[in-house]
Amino acid sequence: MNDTLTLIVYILLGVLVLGGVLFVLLRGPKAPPGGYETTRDADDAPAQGEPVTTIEKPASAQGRLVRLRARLSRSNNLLGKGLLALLSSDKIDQDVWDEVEETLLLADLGSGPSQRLVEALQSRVRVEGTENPAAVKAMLREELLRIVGEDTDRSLNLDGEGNNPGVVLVVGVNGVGKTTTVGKLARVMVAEDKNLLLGAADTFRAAAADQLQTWGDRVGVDTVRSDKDGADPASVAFEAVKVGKERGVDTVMIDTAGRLQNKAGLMDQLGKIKRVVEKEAPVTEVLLVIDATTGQNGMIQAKVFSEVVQITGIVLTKLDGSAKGGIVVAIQEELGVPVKLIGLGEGPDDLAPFEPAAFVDALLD
Ligand SMILES: Nc1nc2c(ncn2[C@@H]2O[C@H](COP(=O)(O)OP(=O)(O)OP(=O)(O)O)[C@@H](O)[C@H]2O)c(=O)[nH]1
Repeated sequence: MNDTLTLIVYILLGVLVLGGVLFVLLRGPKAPPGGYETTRDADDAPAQGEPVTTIEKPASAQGRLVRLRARLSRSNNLLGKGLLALLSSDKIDQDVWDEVEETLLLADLGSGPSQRLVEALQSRVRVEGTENPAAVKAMLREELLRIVGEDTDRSLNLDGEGNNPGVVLVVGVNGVGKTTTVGKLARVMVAEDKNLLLGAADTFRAAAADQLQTWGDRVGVDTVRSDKDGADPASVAFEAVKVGKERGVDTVMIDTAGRLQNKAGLMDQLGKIKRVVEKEAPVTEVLLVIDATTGQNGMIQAKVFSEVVQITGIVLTKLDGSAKGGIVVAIQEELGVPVKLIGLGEGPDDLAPFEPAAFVDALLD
């Protein structure tokens, strides 16, 4: 009897152990070899544009423009109003011109552009006179537009050539709004029926990849990230471009870390990311994100980045806050790169292409 019981116990134990082994074998390894995770497998991923309940749709372009005007004029129209008042004075003497220049400097326009604008206005006032306020406004609008760069090419290079996806690197110091910008831009691109993939190359901060992935999930875009904290950012970026290429996406957008102690560290990391990624596909756009509220200080930091990688466009964030509009001109002048996008808030629709005419109108309205 005892022997039979022992036999039954052994059989049961055997079944349990065998079941456990089978379960582990069938489930497979937790993470793919190589230590990278993509938030959804290619086969499971809904085609982009396919409705997924949690995916949000962006506001219309028209809606974004209305918002731009409202937000910009809140913080910036003092510049325009101040200039108009000065230029409409009965007598425009040297004191008035000095005040005009001071107003421009206070609006963060930078000394070179301020001086050029004053010179241009001086000569036009001499020729055209200033009695008519509407004429003054038109003159000021024209000169501001000229200085902002009305005809500058501000298009984003988001598409690759042949089998290569477009590769966008998003760089800048910490806290300027890089991840938020990637999320907002991804949303706009999805709405335009683009296929894209995000790469979480900010491996310094554990929460950074989560934050990017949350943005990705919101718009139905996958994120390639490492399953290890502190992984090599260049290899995550490389993996993202490789997966993007395999999937045939239009664009791979890579979020990078901003918390770097010194220029040498920054150079090492960003230089390596670019070099390594370009083994798979050329980088088509390097967007430098700058917080508009940091004024001159932000500009000095931005300059370091521009010395390390070739920046192709600037995203000026937080223009909805206390930022002065003139910073757009100063940054372009200093870095020789156009502002392509502006951030106007923390919400998913608070990103707009930089349009000089709309911008200058918002300053003067
Ligand atoms: N008001 C305002 N806030 C913004 C804007 N863009 C981003 N932010 C906020 O700025 C903060 C930092 O944004 P992140 O996107 O995390 O910045 P980051 O550059 O990725 O930061 P790190 O990952 O630390 O390098 C967040 O609270 C954002 O919501 C903007 O255009 N306007």
